[in-house]
Amino acid sequence: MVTELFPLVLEGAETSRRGKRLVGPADLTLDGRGLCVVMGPNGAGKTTLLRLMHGTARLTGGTVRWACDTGVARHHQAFVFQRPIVLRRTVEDNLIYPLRLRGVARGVAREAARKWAKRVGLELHLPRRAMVLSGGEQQKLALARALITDPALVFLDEPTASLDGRATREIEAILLQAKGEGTRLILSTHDMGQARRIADQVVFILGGKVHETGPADAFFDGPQTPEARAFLKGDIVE
Ligand SMILES: Nc1ncnc2c1ncn2[C@@H]1O[C@H](COP(=O)(O)OP(=O)(O)OP(=O)(O)O)[C@@H](O)[C@H]1O
Repeated sequence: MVTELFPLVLEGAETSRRGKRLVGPADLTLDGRGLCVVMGPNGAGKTTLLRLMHGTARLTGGTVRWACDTGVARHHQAFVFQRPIVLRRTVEDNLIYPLRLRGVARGVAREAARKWAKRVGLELHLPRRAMVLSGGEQQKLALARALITDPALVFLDEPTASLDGRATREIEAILLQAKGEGTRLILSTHDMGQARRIADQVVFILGGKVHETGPADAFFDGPQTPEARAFLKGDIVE
């Protein structure tokens, strides 16, 4: 049976560092349907909120609860960073790595690596060292390495922030395909165009606080708060 992670419920969740509250207290319920975009200006707390949900930012107050046991929920998640993390080995070995960690036999892992490399357009690069790939190729590799274990949920922190239009489009297509196959995605961006293209749900965050949430259509067509309206107009919001 597929493990059900959602709803994810944050109640008064916060994370502080050296006495400074970075995010929270946040009350938020995500049903996990489709692709959820966390939006907000630089420094609003998008990365920290994702890390708080994923469990890599320390919860210093409140609760973060999954529908299943937290350890089980984390086992079924992956995290893709703004700057792609690739291992100093071949593309194929990068893809095989998470599967081998989970005890998948080498032959099966190699087959999966070939399938995923093809899917993200890196088939011809399989024997190359990952470090020599371009930024866009490295991000596609990081994405494939996250998806290869068939996670229930992937967090993506500004995955296309340093990529050009073409690489961004290609990454978005991979994400939409993964979504179509049932993978839940929570992605942070300050790229409004991207949010409009791919979001089903929006969490708008400002000053470390969840400011507004809702279905993407409603958020883009009729934001409820002056700050969200200003942000959508492209004004500077702090
Ligand atoms: N490890 C840390 N120690 C101290 N302060 C931190 C740490 N990580 C983040 N912050 C601060 O927390 C706030 C939120 O940062 P965060 O990176 O979550 O924002 P963001 O919305 O993702 O920003 P950006 O769009 O610029 O990536 C910022 O003021 C940042 O300086």
